[in-house]
Amino acid sequence: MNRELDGQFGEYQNEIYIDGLSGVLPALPMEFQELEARAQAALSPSLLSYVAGGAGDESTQRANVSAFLRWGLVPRMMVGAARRDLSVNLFGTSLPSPLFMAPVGVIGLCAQDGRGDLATARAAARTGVPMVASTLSVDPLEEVAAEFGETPGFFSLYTPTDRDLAESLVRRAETAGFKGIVVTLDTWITGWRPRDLATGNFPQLRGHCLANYTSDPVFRARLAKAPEEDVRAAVLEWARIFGNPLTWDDLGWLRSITDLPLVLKGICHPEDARRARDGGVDGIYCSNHGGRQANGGLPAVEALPGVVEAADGLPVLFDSGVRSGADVVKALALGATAVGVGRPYAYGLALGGTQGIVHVLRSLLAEADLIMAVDGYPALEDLRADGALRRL
Ligand SMILES: Cc1cc2nc3c(=O)[nH]c(=O)nc-3n(C[C@H](O)[C@H](O)[C@H](O)COP(=O)(O)O)c2cc1C
Ligand SMILES: CC(C)CC(=O)C(=O)O
Repeated sequence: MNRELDGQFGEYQNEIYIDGLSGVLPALPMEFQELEARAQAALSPSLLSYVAGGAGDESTQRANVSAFLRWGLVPRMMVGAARRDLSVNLFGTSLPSPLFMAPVGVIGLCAQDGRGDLATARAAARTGVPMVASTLSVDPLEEVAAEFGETPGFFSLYTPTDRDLAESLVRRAETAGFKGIVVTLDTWITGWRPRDLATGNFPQLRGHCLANYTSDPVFRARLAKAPEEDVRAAVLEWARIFGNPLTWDDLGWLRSITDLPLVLKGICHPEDARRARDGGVDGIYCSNHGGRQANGGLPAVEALPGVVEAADGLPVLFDSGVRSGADVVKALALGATAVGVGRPYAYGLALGGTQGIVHVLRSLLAEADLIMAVDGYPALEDLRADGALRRL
């Protein structure tokens, strides 16, 4: 028991130990490998392979995770780390921690009742950990946003080739109260995913996650028949317009369609970070899509320091391979402003609904908080001081 933890993220540890006194063991796994193993029983084989799988032989996906082992925090003693401050300010919004939930387009399907977008939004409300909601969702963005409570939410736009539709989605996100638009750049075309190809499984092609399109007046106007009458035609139209191979020439247009903070997701090259910055974005999101899009790439965490340097003070969001509180701390020490997780919360949802996600997020935050306590880094800026993190 740690009496000093009162009100801090590490307090989750106390709650678990106190339950242990009554003989109650945690109902949900305490670390990622076990979480993924248990989720195998909770998800259908095709959905599991969609979520767990990646591009090619998945070596980049694995390297995203193992690359964190090349970095180590150097402990400091007697610095007064009894209270930590993990809060961040992101685009003028104050957040209790730097953790966020990355957009996961099939998150709706990962819940036992098929309403996982809403369950995730409720977990955001309960933890203060923002959800970046995907354009692909079972429930429309307005209904997802209605569950956020006091926690800010962000909308991740897959930019369709129809600019009117893109603008309509952004307008709806603004009206629904989202606090920023994240444009995903690395998935205008789907990467080579052998697991999904082997099973012929691509959930979106069954129309499961297209609520934001089928509820949109611009999309509906493109169809000869309402999607409720002809789902197949709606899905084929979605597939036709889904991906827009944007170029830097389109950045001005993207910037012009919203006054909300604009973030570009999928940036790994410093020069791209510079161009994004020069083009007037508010944040840069360093990610390789969890290794789902292109195999053979640099682990995302290796790209992070160069992107942070080129961002030159702009907020840098990061994801890909974060599996533990230690990974969260290392990404922060490498300069990330906020750190995202993808698959871990999808598995938490599959195993325990909203409560399962809350468990995963609280575990990550508790571990991060306790590492900062034990290693003597009470504030996020301390982690960024020279000598805090060493390359092995
Ligand atoms: C099943 C699944 C669906 C995803 N859907 C989206 C999406 O709709 N939009 C997006 O920008 N990224 C999407 N991603 C990528 C995540 O936002 C994130 O970059 C990635 O999951 C991070 O890696 P991690 O899963 O290793 O934490 C998806 C990831 C997974 C696992
Ligand atoms: C390919 C997209 C439709 C969804 C996505 O981003 C993903 O599966 O990683």
